[in-house]
Amino acid sequence: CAKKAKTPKDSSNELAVCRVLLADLEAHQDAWPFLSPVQHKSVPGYRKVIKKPMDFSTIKEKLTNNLYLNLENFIVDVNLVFDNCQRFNEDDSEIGRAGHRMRRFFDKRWTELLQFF
Ligand SMILES: Cn1cc(C(=O)NCCN)ccc1=O
Repeated sequence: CAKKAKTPKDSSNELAVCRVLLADLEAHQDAWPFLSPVQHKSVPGYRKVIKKPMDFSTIKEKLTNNLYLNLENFIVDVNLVFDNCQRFNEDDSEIGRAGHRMRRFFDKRWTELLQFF
């Protein structure tokens, strides 16, 4: 059967969900390591190890500039934040633990919202 054409309405709904999800992430008590770009000048080795830095403020900027076409593109960047964190930080560290808690929170939130699509 013919696939339902994605109407622009759909992506604007999805982008509204992205803004809600991002607000939830930023409001989380464990968000502090991820709110702004890692200052590679004060974090030795970061720029060498992490090829694609990402943080919540950069995601907000991209959302504001319409750089996400849909929920999927947005989720890719959020997961990049957590993957970078796991790569650079020990699991048993303040920031490493915050990353795992934030990823668990995010996975729960967007799967809850997914049921509406
Ligand atoms: C996500 N992340 C954050 C930091 C950091 O120092 N953030 C500033 C907190 N005020 C260092 C390494 C890292 O992977």
